[in-house]
Amino acid sequence: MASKTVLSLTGIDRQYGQGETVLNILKGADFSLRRGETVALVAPSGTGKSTLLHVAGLLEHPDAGEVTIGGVACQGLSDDRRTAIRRNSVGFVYQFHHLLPEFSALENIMMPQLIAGLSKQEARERASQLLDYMRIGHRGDHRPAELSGGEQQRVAIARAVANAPLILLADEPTGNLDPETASYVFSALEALVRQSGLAALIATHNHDLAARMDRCVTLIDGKVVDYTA
Ligand SMILES: Nc1ncnc2c1ncn2[C@@H]1O[C@H](COP(=O)(O)OP(=O)(O)OP(=O)(O)O)[C@@H](O)[C@H]1O
Repeated sequence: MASKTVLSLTGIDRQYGQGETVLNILKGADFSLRRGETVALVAPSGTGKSTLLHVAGLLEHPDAGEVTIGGVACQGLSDDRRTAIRRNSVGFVYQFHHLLPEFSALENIMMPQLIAGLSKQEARERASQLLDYMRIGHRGDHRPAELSGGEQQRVAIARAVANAPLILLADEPTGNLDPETASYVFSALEALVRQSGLAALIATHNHDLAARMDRCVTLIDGKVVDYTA
């Protein structure tokens, strides 16, 4: 595994609310992810997993600290620049697929590539390859509502990596699936991540799935703590 750091969070504070109702969720959190590394984020509900992923993926500003993606320090950058870094370097997968209901599976995967400026043909080829890789090549013309939960999530994963990001951030990607489907979808995610050399930070409540990652981290008192066995 190469040791190049693709994501680093340093001294991250994040709070919600004001005055007496303030919630300090992240308190000087530090974390880094190397190229090709897979890390599970396992922590009790409400401790800040989604918050950490949102800050890491430039969806939220921290109240203090620095986020560096692909060597670029992101604090103080314009919103346009942050959006560009997020589009080019970060793929997101959520618990619910958030696919566009009026488009087919193939079109959903093509969408981020078209936004990034690829031609329709290039986008279609890459989307087809990803669908085949996820073993749902035969479902490309179907809309999300016509797919099973596991198939929908596999499309969402393919869409997240369609632009070949540096980092994949996944927030309980299999949390909405039955255990057997969850394991199958997680395997597909794992294979795709490892094959493409992506770095991935995956929040999950499933300890068995977490144990398959290179490292496990948790959140304790607003800080990221490594607990890899
Ligand atoms: N926009 C917000 N405004 C106010 N409070 C928020 C906001 N977002 C999150 N919180 C609070 O911050 C805390 C951490 O939330 P977060 O969603 O990061 O936790 P989590 O570990 O991902 O939880 P879960 O496992 O249940 O998804 C929670 O108490 C939540 O209610």
